[in-house]
Amino acid sequence: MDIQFKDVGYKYKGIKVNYDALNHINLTLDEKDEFVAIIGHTGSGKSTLVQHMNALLLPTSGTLNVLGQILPPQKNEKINHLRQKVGLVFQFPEYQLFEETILKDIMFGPKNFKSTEQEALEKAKKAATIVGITEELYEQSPFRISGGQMRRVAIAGILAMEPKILVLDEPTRGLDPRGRKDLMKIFKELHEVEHKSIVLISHDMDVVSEYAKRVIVLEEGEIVFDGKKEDLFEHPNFESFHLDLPTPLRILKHLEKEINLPYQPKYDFDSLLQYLKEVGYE
Ligand SMILES: Nc1ncnc2c1ncn2[C@@H]1O[C@H](COP(=O)(O)OP(=O)(O)OP(=O)(O)O)[C@@H](O)[C@H]1O
Repeated sequence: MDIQFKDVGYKYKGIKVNYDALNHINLTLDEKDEFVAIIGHTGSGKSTLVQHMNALLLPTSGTLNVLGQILPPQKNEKINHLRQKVGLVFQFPEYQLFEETILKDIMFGPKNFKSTEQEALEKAKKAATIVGITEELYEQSPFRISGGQMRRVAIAGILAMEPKILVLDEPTRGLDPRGRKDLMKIFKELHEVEHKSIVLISHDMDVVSEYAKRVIVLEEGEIVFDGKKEDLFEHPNFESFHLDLPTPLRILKHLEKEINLPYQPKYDFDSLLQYLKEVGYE
C-alpha cells in the first residue's frame, strides 16, 4: 500500500479569484522505508501538497489513493481514519497543545480515534519515550516546559496515534542547531528502526542533505524534480532549480577550486570531516 497522486490539482477558491496551488501532480510514496524531502521556495505548494496526504485537503482535480482510500471520496464516505494513518505534524505544532497535563495531551489523539483509556495511556507513554519526554514530566503542564520540549510533546501526540506514515512540515523551524540535531535523530531512528516512511518539508538544505534519501522539488505548484538526493545535488543543471547547495558540498566545491582537492560528494558534516582527515586536510 502506498500514497499515489494521479494528475492532482488543487485550487484555493476565493470570493473573487481562485488560485491554482498545485498542478498535474503525479507521485507515488511507499508506505515503508521512504525518507523524502519536499523542498521549494515559499509559496511553491509544499504545505498544500502534504495536506492532501491525510485528506485535510481534497484534490480539486485528479485523484489520490491514500493507503487504499480513493480521494476525493464518494458521497457520505468517511475519511477521518486517514488522520490517524498519516500523521501530519504542522509547523510550530506546540501552538496546538491545550490539555492541562503533558500526558493528557499526548493521549488526546489515540482517545479521539477510539482507543480505550488504558490503550491510550500505553500508546502515549511509548510515544513520550520515543521523543525523550520522561515520566517526571507527565503530570506537568505542557505550557511550563521549554519550547523544544513543547514541540516534542506535540510530536508525541501524533506518534501516539501510531501513524503508518509521518509527515513533517518544517519540524526543525526555530530550533537551534543542537535542538535540530536532537529532533532529527528521533525521525532518523523511526525511519531506520521501524522502517517508517517519513515525508519532510524543509527549507534547511543541510537537513535535507543529511537525512533524506529522495527529494521532490516543487516550483509554482509543479514537481520539477523527483529522485535520489545525490542526483539532485550532482545534477548538471543544479543552478536551474535556484536552490542552495548544502554546506558540506559547498565547502568541498570551494576546496576543489582553491586547493585542487578531488571533489567527492559528502552529504553530512561527519562524512565531510572524515574525508578531510583521510586526505590529510584538517
Ligand atoms: N487558504 C489559502 N487561500 C488562498 N491561497 C492560499 C491559501 N493557502 C495557501 N495559499 C497559496 O497557495 C500557494 C501555495 O501555498 P503553500 O502554503 O502550499 O506553499 P509552501 O510551499 O508550503 O510555502 P511556505 O514555504 O511559505 O510554507 C501560495 O501562493 C499561497 O499563497
